[in-house]
Amino acid sequence: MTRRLTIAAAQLGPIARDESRRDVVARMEAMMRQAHARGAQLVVFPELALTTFFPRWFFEDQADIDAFFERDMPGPETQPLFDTARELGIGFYLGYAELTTQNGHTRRFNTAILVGDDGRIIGKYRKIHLPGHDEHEPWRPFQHLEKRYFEIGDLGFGTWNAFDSTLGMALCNDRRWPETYRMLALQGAEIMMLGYNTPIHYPPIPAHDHLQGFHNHICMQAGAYQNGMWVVSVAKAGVEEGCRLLGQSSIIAPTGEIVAMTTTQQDELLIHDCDLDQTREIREHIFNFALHRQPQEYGLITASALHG
Ligand SMILES: C[C@@H](NC(N)=O)C(=O)O
Repeated sequence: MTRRLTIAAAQLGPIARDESRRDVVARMEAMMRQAHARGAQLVVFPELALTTFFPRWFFEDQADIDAFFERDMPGPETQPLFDTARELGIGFYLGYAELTTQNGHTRRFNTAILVGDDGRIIGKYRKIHLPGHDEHEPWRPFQHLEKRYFEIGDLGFGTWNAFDSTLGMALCNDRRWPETYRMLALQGAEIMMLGYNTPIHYPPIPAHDHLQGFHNHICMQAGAYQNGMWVVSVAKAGVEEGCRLLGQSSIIAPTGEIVAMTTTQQDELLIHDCDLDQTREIREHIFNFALHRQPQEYGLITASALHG
């Protein structure tokens, strides 16, 4: 019998700076209910799904930054997502800004969690490839200060056995790096879940603005095929606080084919019944790692010094 997982990509439209978490969570809860009614077992939400994409602004006051972070997960405003998961028996992936205290030090990460259909947290990933810059650059029409506001994730790339499958998590810029997919595939991932916030305008090289959609899909289609994995990628889309974010959330098969893609810049659900055994068509043949990979020749990939 083939193993299948019906998965929903829950794209969110823009979130205004003054929109409360309570309102955003209500939007998300409505999408979980629709996804469940359409047969989904697992719902994937975007990166930093609870607030506006705040790294676009330079804040001098740490309190202004910390207002976008969650100290508890679940917290009072996010508890309804967990209650709905348990009530419906549906899981979810959620991206959010995490503030935590470790050995007396405050740490901040761009985080994703996987929550089971019993409303319990199964796994956590902290974003490793942080894009942008760490100092205020006033020449830009808007900032991309992820390197200032977050630390590099310290949990590595992980996979989790859940929903009768092996699931991997990544966040936004991670999708542009082939190492992300390979690290997950080497740990058996059958599905990579990924949320993103991608501004269409790229201030350092505006000549590439019209290629945002192309670059989005070319990375993920290649990553899916070269690793024999499903990829579920979910945008926060549309014009948010004057900044246009890419939509085109998609579900990509292990063959690299896009099987579903959003057509709006609003809250929109994609649902696909993923055949998990389709991963074997790739991983037992053209990309059979045990048979064809030559890691003894790949040392430079993990060396931190750059050659050439
Ligand atoms: C620009 C960057 N955004 C992100 N949130 O990581 C990306 O799409 O690669």
